[in-house]
Amino acid sequence: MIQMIEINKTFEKQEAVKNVNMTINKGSIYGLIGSNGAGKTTIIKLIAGIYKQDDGQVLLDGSPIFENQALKEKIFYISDQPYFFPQYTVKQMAKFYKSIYPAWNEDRFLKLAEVFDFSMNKKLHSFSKGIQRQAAFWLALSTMPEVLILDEPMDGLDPVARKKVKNLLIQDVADREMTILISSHNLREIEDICDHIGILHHGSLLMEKDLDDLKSDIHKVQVAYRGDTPNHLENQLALLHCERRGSVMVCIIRGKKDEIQKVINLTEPVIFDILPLTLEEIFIYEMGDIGYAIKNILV
Ligand SMILES: Nc1ncnc2c1ncn2[C@@H]1O[C@H](COP(=O)(O)OP(=O)(O)OP(=O)(O)O)[C@@H](O)[C@H]1O
Repeated sequence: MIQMIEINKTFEKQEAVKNVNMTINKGSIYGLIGSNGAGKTTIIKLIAGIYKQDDGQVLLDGSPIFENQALKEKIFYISDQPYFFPQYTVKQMAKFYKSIYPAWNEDRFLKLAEVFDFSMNKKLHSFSKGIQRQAAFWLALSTMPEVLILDEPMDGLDPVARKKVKNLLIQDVADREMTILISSHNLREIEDICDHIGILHHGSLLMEKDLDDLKSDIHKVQVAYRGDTPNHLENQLALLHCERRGSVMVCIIRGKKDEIQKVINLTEPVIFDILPLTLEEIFIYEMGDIGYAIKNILV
């Protein structure tokens, strides 16, 4: 488990991270979302043990990460601009990582050569940005990290490569409880992979939520009646928002699906569907003012 406890980090006079408390459970995929300058990279570098916090604690399984070699060997960080030694091939980088990551798995490395369809003997700098990023995933997953930290991981990957990478990540989480921290500007890009989301704004964590809890508690409903809409609907349901589109009402309702279905079926609608909600819609309707602040920081 990763814990940040009352973390502050200031650069010169710039407060990059303000009193942040964050918990990332083992085996979880945690998405850290925020606009430019929100503090995502600073948090990531604190957890990777690259920066030292001004106050508070950054812990992995209860021990401080900064300057802790044994813990850092269990963590792999892919930055938004993956770094390789000049003139090195994938194979040469693999040899380097093998010497510093004790859990390096050569079989895994060779197996992944079948997934990543490019040569391990070509110089990395001769590859495109997207292939270099794929190479970073290939090397990272071969170190068998307990914690994988990814800064804007999907940047530059085409849809096929994205899918490939997402599948590999999910497999490692399922097979060996790898923990993943992903930062992104784009909620939509990572909502299908994360189980927890933290929203960061101007250095503060606005909220931290379990996605299943969020999704099971709010629903979008499309409903139409032969005559007028029954008045008592709003007394019996927690309506967060309702709008009329022609003869159809589209409503966002807080509550469990079964209960909502039961109440609406009793009113004998001519049309009644429960529609999928995007995470963005959930944030906006569920969180009121904060939701609108979040809407503005989501691209
Ligand atoms: N090394 C540094 N020196 C001075 N200020 C810094 C440094 N690193 C970050 N900052 C400042 O801290 C704040 C948070 O930056 P950070 O890079 O963590 O944000 P971010 O959410 O990752 O942004 P982006 O999405 O643009 O990458 C910004 O105001 C930034 O200017």
